[in-house]
Amino acid sequence: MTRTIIAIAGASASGKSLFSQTIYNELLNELAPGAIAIIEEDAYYRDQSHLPFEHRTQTNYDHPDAFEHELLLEHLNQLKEGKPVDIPVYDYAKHTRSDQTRRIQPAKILIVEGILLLSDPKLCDEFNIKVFIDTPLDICLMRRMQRDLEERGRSLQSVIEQYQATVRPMFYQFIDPSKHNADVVVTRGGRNRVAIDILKSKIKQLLQ
Ligand SMILES: Nc1ncnc2c1ncn2[C@@H]1O[C@H](COP(=O)(O)OP(=O)(O)O)[C@@H](O)[C@H]1O
Ligand SMILES: Nc1ccn([C@@H]2O[C@H](COP(=O)(O)O)[C@@H](O)[C@H]2O)c(=O)n1
Repeated sequence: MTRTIIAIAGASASGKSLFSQTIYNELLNELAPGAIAIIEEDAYYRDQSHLPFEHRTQTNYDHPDAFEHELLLEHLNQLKEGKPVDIPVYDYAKHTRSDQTRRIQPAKILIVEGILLLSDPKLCDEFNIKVFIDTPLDICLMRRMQRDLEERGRSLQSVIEQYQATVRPMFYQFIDPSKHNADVVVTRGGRNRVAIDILKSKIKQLLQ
């Protein structure tokens, strides 16, 4: 059976999750059960449970080394072979993996979303369609401040410090250059209706 892996990359808070989730939710009722699944690259942040909390706050979470891409690669290959995988569940407030996992079934369409997917040549080889969400960085920062305060247990001070120390510099070093590996660049982020509809049509075509 042919399976298609679609990568959705872009800056933190550019709208990757909203974009992916909108496509997923809108297609869910139209497609056969289990036809489509989403995996977050964030699930593959390295486990840091062996480190003290203070130490974990110092990690550069926007550098490729923060991710266990080897495990993501292994899981993508298992899914391609039709095997289900149990992916880690990440806890942003604790800066490490939780003790839970989430089972992903080998869907015909697999959407993978995350900041550094297109910066890794081995991962790029696995993706059939590569999308980059291109949202201005000042808008990403505003959205990130609001989200991290409301959903990820952060203070305004910590968001600003992390943004200056790692998020912004790593964006320019790794994420922005990876845009050139994309097949499609989507402006404005998670609510670009035309881009969402184009991707939905492509997915339906692939499933025919
Ligand atoms: N086009 C948009 N307009 C308004 N809010 C948006 C838009 N795209 C994303 N958001 C909001 O910004 C925040 C970050 O978006 P999210 O999709 O989680 O980003 P990412 O997955 O790239 O980190 C979320 O609260 C989301 O609802
Ligand atoms: N413990 C962590 C782990 C990650 N981050 C930040 O998350 C961003 C990636 O997730 P998005 O949903 O925003 O794409 C990344 O920029 C990391 O800085 C964190 O703050 N703490």
